[in-house]
Amino acid sequence: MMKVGMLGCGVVGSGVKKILDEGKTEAGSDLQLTRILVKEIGEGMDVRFTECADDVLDDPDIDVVVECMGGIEPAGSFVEKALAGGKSVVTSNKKMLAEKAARLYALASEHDVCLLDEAACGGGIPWMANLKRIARIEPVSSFQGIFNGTTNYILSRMEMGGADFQDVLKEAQKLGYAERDPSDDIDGVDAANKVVLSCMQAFGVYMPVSAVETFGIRHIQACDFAWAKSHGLTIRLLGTGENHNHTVSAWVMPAFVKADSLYASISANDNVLVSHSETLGTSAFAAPGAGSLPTAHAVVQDLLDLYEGSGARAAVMPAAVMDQSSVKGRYYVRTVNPAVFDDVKQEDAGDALITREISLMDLCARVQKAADEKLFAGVML
Ligand SMILES: NC(=O)C1=CN([C@@H]2O[C@H](COP(=O)(O)OP(=O)(O)OC[C@H]3O[C@@H](n4cnc5c(N)ncnc54)[C@H](OP(=O)(O)O)[C@@H]3O)[C@@H](O)[C@H]2O)C=CC1
Ligand SMILES: N[C@@H](CC=O)C(=O)O
Repeated sequence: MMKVGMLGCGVVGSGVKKILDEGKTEAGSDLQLTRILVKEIGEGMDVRFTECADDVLDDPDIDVVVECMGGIEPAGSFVEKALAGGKSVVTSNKKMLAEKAARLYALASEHDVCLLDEAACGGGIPWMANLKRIARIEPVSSFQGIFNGTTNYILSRMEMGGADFQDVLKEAQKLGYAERDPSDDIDGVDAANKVVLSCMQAFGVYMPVSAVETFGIRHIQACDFAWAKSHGLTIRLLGTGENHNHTVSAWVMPAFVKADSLYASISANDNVLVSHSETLGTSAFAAPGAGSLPTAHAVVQDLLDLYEGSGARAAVMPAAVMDQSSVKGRYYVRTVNPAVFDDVKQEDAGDALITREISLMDLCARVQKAADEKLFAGVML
């Protein structure tokens, strides 16, 4: 029997509680959820619920702590306390982990416990587990994919025509896909946090999220989809990490992809994550990337790995050496200041323009110069 304490019981936490309480397999029924931290005890909550974090963190009978509160603090301090107290931690909180990974992995290593994060990246996709499996045989050279369910829901609804951005975002929030502050979703920050976690697992290095060049979909408009459709394309928000001889590049950006491509086939809250390595080649993993039960499934997978003794020990992570200079592309840019792109413009694209191949760094410099807060940019794949 493994006793589990949980911090937070919202969208993800309630899914974890349901799966653990139902215990549908022999191994699953050996996991017992014994304490649950909530802000306020409400009607219908059983004796396991508490408003005091230390009831979970200081309980000597609890073996593992699940953190699904969200936010950097107090979640980060609670995780530190659990690890320092000799308890392994399973978290779905990519924002906290991307911010505090260096400290938390060091602490886990010092106390010989595990810190697992399958649910934090790609919701229900067994992505971290598979990156780990690939990386134990050979280096992962790069990865790319759709890392965010909320924006994928918005984009795949907008591509059908007629859907209003704000209305569809509200639907995604109601369905439990969005972050508490959905700016993290639509500005690409949530995907960037997941790129940071993927770089840790794939390349064994850590970078702050600010090192990931990030463009979101906040200013996307129906005209961008109309132009894409008329050219046999659609739009998806992609995250990428590449490892070139121990230097890393990483970015998040809307991408114009062929309407019959793998990325275009991924709709609603589904995500797809693709890795490249020498002997396995290209492998793709798809599943719901957001939502209560798929994400909870990933949390429980981590718990079972711990129970079966196959959870990875935490490792201290060296800092990544970043080099974004090799990232190049043809970029779609819609801005009220197109003159900034005159010398690199290749063609008009409806209300926008497409550049010839330029570096991502050049794009970023020009975007800054354009000083257009409603500028929308994407890469042509
Ligand atoms: N939703 C999803 O599809 C996915 C979410 N995640 C991540 O999982 C984490 C949780 O997300 P989600 O479940 O959607 O968020 P929710 O807001 O639905 O759940 C978080 C819960 O934690 C509670 N909480 C927050 N702070 C405290 C505190 N100090 N003490 C006690 N309880 C607290 C909240 O209470 P209250 O509401 O009262 O503030 C809420 O019930 C986030 O890090 C998110 O990024 C990861 C993958 C998918
Ligand atoms: N807000 C996130 C939730 C899962 O990580 C998303 O939409 O992907």
